[in-house]
Amino acid sequence: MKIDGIWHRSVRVDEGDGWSVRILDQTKLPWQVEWLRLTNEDGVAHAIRSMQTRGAPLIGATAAYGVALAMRRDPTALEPVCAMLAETRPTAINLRWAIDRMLTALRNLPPQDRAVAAYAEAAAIADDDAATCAAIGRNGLPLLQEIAARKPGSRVNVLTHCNAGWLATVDWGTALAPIYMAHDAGIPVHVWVDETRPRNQGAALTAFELGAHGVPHTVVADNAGGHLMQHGEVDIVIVGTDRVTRTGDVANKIGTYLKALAAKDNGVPFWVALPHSTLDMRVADGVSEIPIEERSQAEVTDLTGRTADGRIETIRVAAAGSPAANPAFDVTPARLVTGLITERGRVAAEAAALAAMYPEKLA
Ligand SMILES: CSC[C@@H](O)[C@@H](O)C(=O)COP(=O)(O)O
Repeated sequence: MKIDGIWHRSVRVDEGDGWSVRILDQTKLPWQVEWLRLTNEDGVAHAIRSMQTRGAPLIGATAAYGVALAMRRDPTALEPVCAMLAETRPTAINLRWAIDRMLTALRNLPPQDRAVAAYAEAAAIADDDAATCAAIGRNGLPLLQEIAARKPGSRVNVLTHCNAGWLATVDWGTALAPIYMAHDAGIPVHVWVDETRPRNQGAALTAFELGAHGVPHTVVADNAGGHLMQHGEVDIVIVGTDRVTRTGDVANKIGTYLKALAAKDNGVPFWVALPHSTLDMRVADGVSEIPIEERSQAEVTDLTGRTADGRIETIRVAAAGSPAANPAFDVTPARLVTGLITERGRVAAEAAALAAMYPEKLA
């Protein structure tokens, strides 16, 4: 994505003798664009836990660089470093996928060869994610072209939840990639952006990156989607995902399930965009088998924003003393999913179709 006219990836490397990793501090967006420098695995782990970096594919790529930074310091520490990084967030399977790929690439190498190989493998993971997301965009684009063809001269209204764009991946995004490509192709696309409480990834991040790309959009309260669908204001829902089971169940940011129910009731197509790294063939039933991250109560009771005089402040909005619960993800059963947009094409959210599209994942 371009910021101030310069094309950036969401995670990148500063080359040189002591190479380091740069990430955008997403806890500062949309108020400040601040690139953080990560030099060791502990910094990477902190960035993932604190959500300075976030989004399923991006935490996988960033963790891979964390392994590479660790190998430069101590190439004998491969297994404990990988175990530590794998524990930083539980729901997105991309994290484990990336770490498993690093383990496979490095485990059988002599320690003295691991640092160079780890750097190359992390870079390959990042390149793979950028190319994969671009392909997801190309495969999702026809959905938006078909809607545009059905209603010439009218805008194509897409509703999305959370942030599954450039900021959640190395480049392009998953759910937002088709939207960027449609916009660039001249399709009059407009995005309803769910604010996505409690962390406001929609209002803060999706709105920021759509704005930076010039895509028309409107931020709505999370509860507005059903109403918009009832009134014909949503042509299609496209969301990202943190894990898809072999039967097509979809884990994504809390609130996604409610959007899928409303979409079903209103006959609105509900599509989910994912890269291969998000598919977890070991899991069948999403509701009972996918671990759902429980985050701090403060994310629910408090709100962070920028004051009129430019200070970033957090204030409490819940009644004093009331406890809060904060499940960060939910699972949308496959029966509510119209289809999946992947880098290999579009596919039904069901076991046989997924097995046919990703036979190597069954091994
Ligand atoms: C392309 S990423 C899809 C998901 O990771 C995204 O929608 C989401 O739920 C992100 O959650 P987050 O908790 O902000 O990391």
